[in-house]
Amino acid sequence: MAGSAVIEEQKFSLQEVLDTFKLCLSENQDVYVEHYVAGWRGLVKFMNSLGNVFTFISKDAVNKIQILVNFLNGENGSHYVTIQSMVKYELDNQLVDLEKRGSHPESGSRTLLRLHRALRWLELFLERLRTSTEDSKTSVMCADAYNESLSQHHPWVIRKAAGMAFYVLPGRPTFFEVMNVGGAEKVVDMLGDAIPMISKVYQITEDLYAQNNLLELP
Ligand SMILES: CCCCCCCC/C=C\CCCCCCCC(=O)N[C@@H](COP(=O)(O)O)[C@H](O)/C=C/CCCCCCCCCCCCC
Repeated sequence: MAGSAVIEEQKFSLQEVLDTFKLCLSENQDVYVEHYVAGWRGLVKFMNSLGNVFTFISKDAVNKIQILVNFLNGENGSHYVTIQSMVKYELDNQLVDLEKRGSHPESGSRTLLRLHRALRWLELFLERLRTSTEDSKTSVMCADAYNESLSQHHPWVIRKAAGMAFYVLPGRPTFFEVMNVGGAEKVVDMLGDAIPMISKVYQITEDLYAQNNLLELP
């Protein structure tokens, strides 16, 4: 019984991730860090269910999620409620390494930027998945989305490792199955709901970082 409860807990649900990203935006379009990291946790769940070959990717994501959760639960947690308040607090208090990594190598702003860049990959990948056909290859969709976004921020060795991981991605039917939504039509509908939500969170964060010249944080 306890075993099945654990398995249930680990199960990915696309609906859950969609709900979490919906919760990210406050009335005045601030982005809640708590829900942002919860969205990533859900995605990591999905990736973990694809096999060990993706561990090096999910470990990095988990590590970054944990850094943000620690800030959120720390003594200055009230400043980390939204991405907007986090950026302001860290900049006002010189808590961000702006030029090169120094005394604040793992600031919230720098850590979130890494996930933010990955969110762009996700947006591009999900859009490809949404418009794909039965014989489309997830490895190609994933690689194309990666080359168009996140890869530009990665050194050669990471690009190479990511490229190899993409090769062993399961096919579209397995992908859709793991999403736990129902048939392909339902998945496509749900992706149609999820993508604008994710795009909005991405764009608000992108604008905030651009306004503060933070898009290239080391
Ligand atoms: C709706 C379900 C379908 C899609 C589900 C996708 C699930 C994806 C879950 C997690 C994605 C991983 C996010 C990775 C964050 C990477 C952040 C990053 O860029 N880190 C690098 C830089 O960090 P610093 O060194 O500056 O601290 C770090 O070097 C990266 C290391 C790991 C390799 C990252 C490769 C990223 C490939 C992204 C594609 C994931 C493919 C999964 C396919 C399901």
